Amino acid sequence: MSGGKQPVVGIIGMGDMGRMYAKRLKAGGIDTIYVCDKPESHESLKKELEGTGIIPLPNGHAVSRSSDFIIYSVEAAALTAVVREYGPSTKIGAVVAGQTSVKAPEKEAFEKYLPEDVGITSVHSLHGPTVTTEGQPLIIIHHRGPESNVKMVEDVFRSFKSRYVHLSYEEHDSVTANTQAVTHAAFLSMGTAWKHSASYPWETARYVSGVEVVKVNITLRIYSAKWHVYAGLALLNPSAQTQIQQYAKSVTELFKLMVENREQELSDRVWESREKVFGWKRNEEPSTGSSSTAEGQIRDPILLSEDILNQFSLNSKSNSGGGKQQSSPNSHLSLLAMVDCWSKLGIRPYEHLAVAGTPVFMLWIGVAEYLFRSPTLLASAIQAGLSDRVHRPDDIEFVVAARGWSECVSFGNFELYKRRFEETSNFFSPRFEEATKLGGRMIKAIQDMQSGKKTDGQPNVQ
Ligand SMILES: NC(=O)C1=CN([C@@H]2O[C@H](COP(=O)(O)OP(=O)(O)OC[C@H]3O[C@@H](n4cnc5c(N)ncnc54)[C@H](OP(=O)(O)O)[C@@H]3O)[C@@H](O)[C@H]2O)C=CC1
Ligand SMILES: O=C(O)C(=O)Cc1ccc(O)cc1
Repeated sequence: MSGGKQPVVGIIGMGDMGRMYAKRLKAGGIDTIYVCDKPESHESLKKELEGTGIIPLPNGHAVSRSSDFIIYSVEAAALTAVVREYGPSTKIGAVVAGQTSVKAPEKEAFEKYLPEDVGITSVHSLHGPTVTTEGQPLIIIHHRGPESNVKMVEDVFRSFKSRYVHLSYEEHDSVTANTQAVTHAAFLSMGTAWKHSASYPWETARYVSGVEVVKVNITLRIYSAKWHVYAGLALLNPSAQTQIQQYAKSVTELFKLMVENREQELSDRVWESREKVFGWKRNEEPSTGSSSTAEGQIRDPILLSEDILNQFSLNSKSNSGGGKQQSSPNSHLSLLAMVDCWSKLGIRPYEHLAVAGTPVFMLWIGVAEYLFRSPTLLASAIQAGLSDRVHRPDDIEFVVAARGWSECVSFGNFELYKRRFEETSNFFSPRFEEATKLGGRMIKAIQDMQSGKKTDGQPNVQ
């Protein structure tokens, strides 16, 4: 760190993100890092961290009393109780942050339980623990205390080489509802639909190439992670309900137009959403450069390449065979509904991506763009929605799943969310190891493709 005395960093909660932060900050030159997990984990943490230079303390009181910059990295649903317990022990003049993915409860807990002589400058790394921090957005929320605290926080994280994004607490929750919560709803629904179809998508010829590869890999990536991360950001974010409900509504309404064979209405609705979100006139073949919508939204296209995607199929036959398989026309209901939902809510996905996009969100816009860019592909999806009988059973399962997730989120019940999540994640678990590696490589290849680098196919993960 440049100049001055280094702050002592404290981390409360040594789960996946807390561990990643402690190790990276240590490697990045922070001298003193105190950490703790639950008191009952102290002994095992001591053993695990032997020789790392990271110092485990018995509990959050000890970390709070001795650190200048304290990061709470616990489950969103547990945060209030944890801050209530340890917050009053915070050292005078310290700065407190939370890694929590949803900030409304964090703001309330910090304001309520932290002493007044403590600053609040929070953070949120917009990526999971196995993705590189480099180039990824790191949101910084300066809520209370001197401006100089922001510089201190920026200096602490300098070695991450992340891209700092300064937002307020409220802006954070609004952006992440638009980017993360509704995107997860789409992938969670795909997983639930496949589970109820009792079919592993990579075992059917319908899901082994092109954009289908992204759908399968990201769905497995999400279901292989911890349920509480997704539950927290969907159930506790006051903005997320509207988005998730609109997504389920878009799915249902488009599907009804398909089964009622209301071709004109379906086409008009899809093409209108295309124009509103992407700015392309009906049947227009867009150029591949940046462009803007009527509302002035600047778009840097993602331009996914089918050839790259085909390398990451979970279906071993399509991998060894060089990739390409002919897939039957698909209504792509999940994608038509996503663009319809963005259009109905006035969401500007490219702007959100530029500010605070996660790798998952980037891929999701990428596949939507891929389908909507080509008038031929889009017209064929609309036709498939009206007449194809091969994918219709999957579409029915998808409608039920999207409505189910939306209802579950509206109930605000963590136990129900956990049950739904685990039922599907158990179904997919045999393929998690392979899918996580493959998904990591796919994200890296696409990020490299975007930044114009030549990919070596190695994962951008540790
Ligand atoms: N995973 C991800 O992709 C990302 C997660 N986040 C956010 O980061 C936070 C942490 O997530 P993640 O690391 O993945 O989750 P984990 O479940 O891996 O880690 C949370 C840790 O906090 C511990 N904990 C709970 N209560 C206490 C306590 N009283 N004192 C000390 N430690 C406690 C938990 O212990 P125990 O397991 O025993 O309950 C656990 O080890 C969450 O708020 C999440 O939303 C943000 C960005 C990305
Ligand atoms: O990219 C995504 O949406 C993920 O699923 C990973 C993730 C999960 C929680 C966060 O707070 C940030 C990133």
